Amino acid sequence: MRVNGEPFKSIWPEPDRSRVNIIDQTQLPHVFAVAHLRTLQEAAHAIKAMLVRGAPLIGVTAAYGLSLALQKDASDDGLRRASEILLATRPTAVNLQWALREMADKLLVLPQEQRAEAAWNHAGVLAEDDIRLCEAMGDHGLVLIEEIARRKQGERVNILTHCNAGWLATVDWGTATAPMYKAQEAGIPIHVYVDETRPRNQGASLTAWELGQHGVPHTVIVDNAGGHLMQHGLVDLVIVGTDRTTASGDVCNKIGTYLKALAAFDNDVPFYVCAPSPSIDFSISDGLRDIPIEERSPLEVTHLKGLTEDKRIETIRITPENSEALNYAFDVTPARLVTGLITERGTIAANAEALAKTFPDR
Ligand SMILES: CSC[C@@H](O)[C@@H](O)C(=O)COP(=O)(O)O
Repeated sequence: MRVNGEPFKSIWPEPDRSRVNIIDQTQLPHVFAVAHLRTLQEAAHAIKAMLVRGAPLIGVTAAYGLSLALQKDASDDGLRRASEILLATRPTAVNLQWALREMADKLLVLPQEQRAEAAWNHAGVLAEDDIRLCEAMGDHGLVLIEEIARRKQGERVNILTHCNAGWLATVDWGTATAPMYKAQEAGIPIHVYVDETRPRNQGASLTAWELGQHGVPHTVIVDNAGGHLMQHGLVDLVIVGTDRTTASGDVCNKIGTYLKALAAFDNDVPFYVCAPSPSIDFSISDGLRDIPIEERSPLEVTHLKGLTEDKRIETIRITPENSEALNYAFDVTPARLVTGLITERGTIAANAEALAKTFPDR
């Protein structure tokens, strides 16, 4: 997608394989900075500290992190140790283990001296595949937006989204944002309500930034406003991403997604989830029971980071010194609240039958 009119991806390898380049998302929207990952440790840190985040991008960064590790030690043991370090960074997005398993399957059958080069190339394949999947979901999601636009006879289509499931969370296009960018390209008037997404504010700082870079009309709202907007007919559809969707269609995504789904259900607002196949965990079916929910530092709740009037980035405390804070990063939306899953193979019902039929190969 674009940054100040220039084409950018969220991650790109240096041609001489010395490093991987990323956009440091902890500094957006105030500073656009590129960071370099030269070692396994730097890649693991980038994922854990959320310089890169979003399920698909976590997977691709881990694949490159493994490639960097294999440049130093390409033994079976080296590969296993590097995978363990990367796997420990973030527990919820299944793309991380999916990407590492894909890499291991490709690499373990090769002689050690071929592994580093093959790993680098395969990480590139995963990155290119991610772009392809996102663009395909964009095309399928566009059909849904077109239908609403036809019904509204040219009036703008209002879409609500939560967190950042945009191109910054993938390699390009985004998952939930791909249909929005496609609609904009098709000349359909859209407007996006962007949930700020406390505590880390990925909506307010990342989704708003990237939509703004593409001239997509949008309004940032506080997390609690969505239900009110839906009650007043101001939201035509909700599109969100997912960190892990089960074989039965339960959707785990950024904390607060469940409440949006409840409000959408109560107000007959269609609630769609963009779920590329690497985000689907076919080994589990009960999202509430089986998906590990990341718990992050209470400091993300007690403190806020932002730009001061005199343009300094500062962190301030918003709670009393002695109040405890709890920070679950994700929640699970049961399949019954999901109108449909937009996958790279089409939009399907969120149930076991539709998922099995659409992905017989998984
Ligand atoms: C295309 S990304 C889908 C999800 O990964 C996204 O909605 C999300 O919850 C990201 O969470 P984050 O904690 O910022 O990694």
